[in-house]
Amino acid sequence: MESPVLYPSVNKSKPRGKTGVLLVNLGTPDSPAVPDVRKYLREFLMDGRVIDIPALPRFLLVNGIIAPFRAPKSAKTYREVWTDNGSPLKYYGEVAERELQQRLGTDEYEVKLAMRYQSPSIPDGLAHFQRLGLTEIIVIPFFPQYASATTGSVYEKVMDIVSRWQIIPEIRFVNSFLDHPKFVEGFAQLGRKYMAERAYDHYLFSYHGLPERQIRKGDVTKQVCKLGSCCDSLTAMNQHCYRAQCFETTRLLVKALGIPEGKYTTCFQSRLGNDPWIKPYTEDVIKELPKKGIKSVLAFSPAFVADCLETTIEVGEEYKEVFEEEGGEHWQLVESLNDSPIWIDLLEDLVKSKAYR
Ligand SMILES: C=CC1=C(C)c2cc3[nH]c(cc4nc(cc5[nH]c(cc1n2)c(C)c5CCC(=O)O)C(CCC(=O)O)=C4C)c(C)c3C=C
Ligand SMILES: [Fe+2]
Ligand SMILES: [Fe+2]
Repeated sequence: MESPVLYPSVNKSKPRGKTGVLLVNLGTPDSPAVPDVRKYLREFLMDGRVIDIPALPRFLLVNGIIAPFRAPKSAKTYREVWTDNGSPLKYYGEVAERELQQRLGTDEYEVKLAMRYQSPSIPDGLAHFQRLGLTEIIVIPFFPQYASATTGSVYEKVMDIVSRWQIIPEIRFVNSFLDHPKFVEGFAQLGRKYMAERAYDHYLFSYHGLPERQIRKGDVTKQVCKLGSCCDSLTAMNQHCYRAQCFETTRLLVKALGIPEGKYTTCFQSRLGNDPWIKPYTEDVIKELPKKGIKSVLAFSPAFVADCLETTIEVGEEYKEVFEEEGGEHWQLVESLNDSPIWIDLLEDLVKSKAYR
């Protein structure tokens, strides 16, 4: 006689509600006016995962030095990057929100854009989800490579809010997606467009930098990270090392684009303060290129999925100037994924497949 199944492993009769998809980028000021830029910098840099020093010195540094002195300079740069659609970082986030919602439909999914700093805020996005009584929330930070200062900070903020809810739904966090075939192909497609137009002497892969201290803190074994050749491969032991993930991103892109060994460099931009940041520094690398006879450069910025101050202005304009001052002749920035269909394909895949978490 067959024994009755007392506890079926799948309870198919339990109704399922919608899944909320929270798309989170870093944030941007509400306007390029100095007070809004100061407000943004204050919130951003007071995050203990970004300036990882004790709260009191951080407060004094941010409110007494960085925000007052940096805000007017940053505001000037924000005015340059601002378009009729506002900040490109936010605009492309809004496009992604709209397009992804259209792809997923409204029966099963609710898509919301949030910014880690400023608006639209993570608390507002999550409060909207809470009112809908969702079954699951999927959080997709817009950072291809994990860093405590970015992805980690988004996780902390989401967990802090949700931990106070009476009902906590299932939550899935995407951790990184640098090795997703659509991420690699997305940047490769953009690069090929420029490579078809002319030959380049060299290819630069410039990533946002990070203080070396933050990389060391991430090495829980205290034995793996030497901030050097340890980043030549991505293994289970250094999978969360931001520097190692950036080198891996370059390797994947170089392979997809067929760039020969010796014709490319991985480097790190946007230093803040006097502490050592991860090397090599982009500016140092660029200054050496013309001395080696390199006259033309195609520059990728694959730590960002949307164009922003760091890509359009820093890589596209400021580094171009440095290169030309040193004798370089042709500098071309490869724009970010922005509103390309393959970026929306990638987001759809991150929602539907559990392989990337
Ligand atoms: C790859 C993603 C990013 C990492 C890692 C990151 C770390 C990091 N950033 C700062 C300081 C600043 N970053 C600024 C702008 C900025 N940073 C990122 C992404 C990462 N930051 C983006 C997408 C942007 C652009 C936002 C936009 O609106 O366009 C700025 C503000 C601009 C300026 O004043 O220059 C600062 C400051 C630190 C200290 C840090 C790691 C510890
Ligand atoms: Fe930054
Ligand atoms: Fe490393």
